[in-house]
Amino acid sequence: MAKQNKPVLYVEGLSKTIRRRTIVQDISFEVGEGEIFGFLGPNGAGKTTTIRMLVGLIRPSKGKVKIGGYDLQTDFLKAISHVGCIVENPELYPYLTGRENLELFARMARIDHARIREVVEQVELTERIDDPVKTYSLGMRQRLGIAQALLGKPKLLILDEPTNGLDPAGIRELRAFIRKLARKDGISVFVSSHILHEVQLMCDRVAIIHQGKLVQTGPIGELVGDQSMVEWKIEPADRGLKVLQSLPYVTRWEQPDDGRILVHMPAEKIAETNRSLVDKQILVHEIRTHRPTLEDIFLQMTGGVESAASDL
Ligand SMILES: Nc1ncnc2c1ncn2[C@@H]1O[C@H](COP(=O)(O)OP(=O)(O)OP(=O)(O)O)[C@@H](O)[C@H]1O
Repeated sequence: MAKQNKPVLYVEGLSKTIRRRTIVQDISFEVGEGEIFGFLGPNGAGKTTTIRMLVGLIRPSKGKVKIGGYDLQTDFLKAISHVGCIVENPELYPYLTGRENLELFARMARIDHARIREVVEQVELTERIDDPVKTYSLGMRQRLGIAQALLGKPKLLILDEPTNGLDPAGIRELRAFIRKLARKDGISVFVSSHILHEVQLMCDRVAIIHQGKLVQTGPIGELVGDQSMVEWKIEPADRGLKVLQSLPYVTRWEQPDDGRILVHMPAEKIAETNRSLVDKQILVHEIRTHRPTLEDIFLQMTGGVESAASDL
């Protein structure tokens, strides 16, 4: 379980105004030890700008950032020594091997070369580390970038949309790898994303950012809820609908004219619901589950205010 008592990253009232335009406004949150914290928001919400402030690439207009207990403004070197970060894409030399890239970086950052073997094992690149980076898949490059970020033994890893451009297998692999880093090695991970499902599968807690402001922060299950929209094709539909309506966990339903019944219910109750229908001699032809999207969540949180979802 993530420990909440000692924040590795502490952010208070962070704001950024560029040419009189407020891009990030009064953002506060904490990331605990070994916690995977998702920073979720649509394109243009202010995620990269926030991350750039967290690692001192740009100066906040207002607010405070503490990393490992050190203030980023007043104790920059101590604070930044606790962070490994990849903003946008990892910077790698394609014609050098993975190992040569790490050696170069270790030399520049004055890190003992003995550490290279450890991080290569950590990111599971041992077998390919002596091949040129240009022969690596995007997922492997991403892992090499993470290896580079891990060289200085950071307490906190910051990743900006790390799954961008990866195929589904690469995304799964990276997700498992990030979880392992947090669970096994106790590293806190701050990861930005615009994909709700991805954050749901990977993160312990999440902050949702929209138009530069935090909409909500909390455990992902609490924010998203466990309600899915499940589509049933059943026969006879009217009697089937009565059975569905009688179930205590069915909160809402719709019956469009095309033979489907749309039910808001927890996805884990599908098997139980199916049995209830079959027990009452209802034929079940098809069941489909629709996961809520980030847009649905914004609509839910803002009570359907259109502007909240207009630019998703
Ligand atoms: N230096 C800058 N000058 C002016 N506007 C900027 C600057 N940097 C970012 N912005 C604007 O601030 C908004 C937030 O940008 P940011 O890159 O932080 O969003 P994001 O959530 O990371 O989105 P994406 O996923 O598309 O990168 C955007 O509208 C962007 O155009």
